[in-house]
Amino acid sequence: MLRKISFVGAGSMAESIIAGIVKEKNLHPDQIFVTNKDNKDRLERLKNRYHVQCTTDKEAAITGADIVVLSMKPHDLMAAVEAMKMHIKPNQVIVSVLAGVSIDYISSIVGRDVPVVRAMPNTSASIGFSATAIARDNKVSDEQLNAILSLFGTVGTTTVIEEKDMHTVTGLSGSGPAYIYYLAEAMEEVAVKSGLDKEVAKSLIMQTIIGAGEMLKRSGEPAEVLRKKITSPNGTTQAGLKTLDELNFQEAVIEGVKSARDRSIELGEGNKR
Ligand SMILES: NC(=O)C1=CN([C@@H]2O[C@H](COP(=O)(O)OP(=O)(O)OC[C@H]3O[C@@H](n4cnc5c(N)ncnc54)[C@H](O)[C@@H]3O)[C@@H](O)[C@H]2O)C=CC1
Ligand SMILES: O=C(O)[C@@H]1CCC=N1
Repeated sequence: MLRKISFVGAGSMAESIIAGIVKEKNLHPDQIFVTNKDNKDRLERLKNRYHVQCTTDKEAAITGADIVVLSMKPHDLMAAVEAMKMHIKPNQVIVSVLAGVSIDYISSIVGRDVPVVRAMPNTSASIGFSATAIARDNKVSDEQLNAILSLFGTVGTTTVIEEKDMHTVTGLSGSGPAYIYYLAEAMEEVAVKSGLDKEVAKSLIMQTIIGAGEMLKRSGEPAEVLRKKITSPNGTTQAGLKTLDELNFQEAVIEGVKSARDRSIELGEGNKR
């Protein structure tokens, strides 16, 4: 049973998770503590929006928390940990959502025998639709892992993976929503340029993306089969896909995911012993 959870870092990702937890009423807002570097306005906004406990006092934020979520950018990790590590106790578990940074590195800079979990959610957590991958070190008990799975379970699906796969997952589902939004932006641009009302275009694109996602989920059929069902011989879809092929659409997506994965590796290299 979780009594208190603390977020160190109060940006987009922390807000997405907080919004999801508060919306699902998994924890009372009084049980959620948030701190950041020094931006009091940002903390004030989060307090007004979600009624969570916001403080710049790291000790107050962390003391008594069952779970401490590290949610700052990788380059701010060291400074953040330096300012809080004296308040960390071995019965607490650290959950890092940082791209690239290894469990070993976090353990080494915290410098205490604290269990560490790495999680890679995405911003869809804010509406309960994150795809969160989770890896743990051997200091994390089953009870602690279950509490973390249950916490992230309130903001979407959870999948336990090996830490070695975290970079790939980061490029895939951590950054993934951005690729879909980029596609939506391009579809909207062509629709509006073709004379369609912007709101009509947005609504059609949105439902098309939701429908395709639900088909992938519910039909049990692979993406390739679903694509082929839309593609009538000599029809419109075939013409569209042909142009996408000529412009190397699939290769662009593949290389994009690989670049995100490689950037995750680089971020880890910059935060390595
Ligand atoms: N935005 C996303 O879609 C996702 C982000 N992540 C990871 O989440 C982390 C945060 O990303 P965003 O929320 O997008 O960044 P952001 O820039 O929106 O927020 C970063 C937060 O960290 C705080 N911070 C900076 N230095 C600090 C310090 N010394 N002590 C305490 N807090 C400090 C800032 O005040 C800010 O509140 C990153 O490590 C990123 O890799 C993971 C999955 C998805
Ligand atoms: O862009 C980033 O570095 C973070 C990690 C995954 C999604 N956003």
